[in-house]
Amino acid sequence: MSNISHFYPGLDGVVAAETKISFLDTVQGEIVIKGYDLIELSKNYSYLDIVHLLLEDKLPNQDEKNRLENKLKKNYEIQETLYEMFKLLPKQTHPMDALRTGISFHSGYDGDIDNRSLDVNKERAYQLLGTVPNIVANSYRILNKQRPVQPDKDLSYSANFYYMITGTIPTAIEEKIFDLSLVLYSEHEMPNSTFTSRVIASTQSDLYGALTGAVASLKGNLHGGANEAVMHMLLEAESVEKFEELLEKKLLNKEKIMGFGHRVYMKKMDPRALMMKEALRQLSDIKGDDLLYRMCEAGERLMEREKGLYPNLDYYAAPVYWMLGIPIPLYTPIFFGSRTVGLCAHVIEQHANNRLFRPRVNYIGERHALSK
Ligand SMILES: CC(=O)SCCNC(=O)CCNC(=O)[C@H](O)C(C)(C)COP(=O)(O)OP(=O)(O)OC[C@H]1O[C@@H](n2cnc3c(N)ncnc32)[C@H](O)[C@@H]1OP(=O)(O)O
Ligand SMILES: O=C([O-])CC(=O)C(=O)O
Repeated sequence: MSNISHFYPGLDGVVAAETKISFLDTVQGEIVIKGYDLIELSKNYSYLDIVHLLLEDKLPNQDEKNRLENKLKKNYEIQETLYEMFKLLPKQTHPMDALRTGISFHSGYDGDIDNRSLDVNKERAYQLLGTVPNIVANSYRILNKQRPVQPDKDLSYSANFYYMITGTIPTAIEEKIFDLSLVLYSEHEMPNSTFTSRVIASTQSDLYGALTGAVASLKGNLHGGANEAVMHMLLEAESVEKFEELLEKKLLNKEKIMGFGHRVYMKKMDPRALMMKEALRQLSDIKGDDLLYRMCEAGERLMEREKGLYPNLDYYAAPVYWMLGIPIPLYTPIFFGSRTVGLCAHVIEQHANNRLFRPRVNYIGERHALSK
């Protein structure tokens, strides 16, 4: 018995914070980011615009955007010792685990680690945004016995991220689609990883610790890890018919189908997925190969018919990344790279207006009297 009455498994429907950052408005069908709809933003603005919006509270003019890009570029390099540390990791380490270690590594280099002020936290956020593409790309390279690649400061932020991952400079359309994926992944209200980071920040722990926890959260396949799982499913199936068979079999076995369903958008398609679906169609046209598009559409129809479930962003981001030539183990690290800005905004907000997270439980275990 417990004297606590309200229990919502998975905290479903529970409001955990007051925020000025973002909100999933399911009534008006908008992903509100600092007052703007993310889908509308994604049609005309780039990832750096969203970074400026989330950290400086306004969409930048060209000067502000240039200054932001230069600031990030100053932080592109990482310490040699981090490369050395990646070399020490067992080769089977998942890139998300290497990334987690890489983020955590930063704290020791911060000479002002106990400072939680807005300005200092923002500088840390810019530093992390600068280094994250390098950590993502080079931890993976080193784990695969490749030489680290150096950032190319002549490229845009997104083009350099893509270049460091793939070793090739993207075409204009590849850059646009990769940048769009970063915009769509940048911020999404209170998913598990954001909640994790705010819970950690609420003890007055630092930004690096909060983001390290968020990487671990995002790795799980009920969250960010789903994009990699989707691609493995598509590759296993190889054709439209076999993909349908695979999904039927999984449903029969009561397995969850990766890339479908969402705590907030359970009864409709994630609007971000629709944007990635369109990007997949564009890439299919350019490359003259629409197999993945047809497979995904068939899966979408089957899941709607059989389960009344719809794709989330990970379902269509996975084949888009595949067609962009990105290695599968980097799909979730890229998601984190993009989400770094949203997470930083949340940790900054939590630090600025903090109350410790400390919920209660309904105790359903036994009670015993100790015999004297
Ligand atoms: C960008 C992102 O991180 S988006 C999320 C990415 N994650 C995935 O794609 C993983 C697959 N999806 C899921 O596991 C879920 O839909 C989640 C975790 C995203 C949301 O889960 P919850 O809100 O907790 O819903 P829950 O898991 O309780 O599902 C409710 C019902 O729908 C079913 N369901 C939900 N998603 C799926 C799915 N993907 N495949 C099959 N059935 C599903 C559940 O089995 C459950 O059915 P039941 O009531 O008969 O037991
Ligand atoms: O909102 C969620 O629960 C998961 C998600 O889609 C995201 O983090 O982008």
